[in-house]
Amino acid sequence: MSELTKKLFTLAFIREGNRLLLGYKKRGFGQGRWNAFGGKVEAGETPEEAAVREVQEEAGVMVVGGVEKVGELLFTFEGDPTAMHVMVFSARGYTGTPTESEEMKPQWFSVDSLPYSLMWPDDELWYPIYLRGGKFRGRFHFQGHDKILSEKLEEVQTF
Ligand SMILES: Cc1cc(-c2ccco2)c2oc(N)nc2c1
Repeated sequence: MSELTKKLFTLAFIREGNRLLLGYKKRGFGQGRWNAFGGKVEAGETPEEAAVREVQEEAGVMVVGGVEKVGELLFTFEGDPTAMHVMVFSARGYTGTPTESEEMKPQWFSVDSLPYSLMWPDDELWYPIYLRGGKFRGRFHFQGHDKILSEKLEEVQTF
């Protein structure tokens, strides 16, 4: 891992029973795909603080009761030395109404009909673990942004 430079990111889910709030990325990295809310962990903040901040910025709702860590993902890209170390969280609660931002258009989806064809290709591999309350650790090596060359995914009991 020494030749790779790893940057820390968060993804945070807002879940209400069998509905999941996702955001349509309107610009920038991941544009045109539905994803959980997240972004870079800035200097001086913990991943949990970053997750709460990104939910507020991107979905316009406030997290209540903090976030629970549910997964860790490592994304690498063929021919590119940067790696994305993504901490995945689930909010224990939220307040407010999801609101479109410059970055994201939020929308509720039934967990039984998620738009996987409009999401990152790794999602259909690890979402099922998250959706049944499991915790996971996975790494995905991409060619570009659409093709996964190799992957390793495991369910874990604790972090
Ligand atoms: C390569 C990659 C990156 C991200 C990402 C962007 C910001 C935070 O994570 C993903 O998110 C998902 N679900 N798959 C992803 C693949």
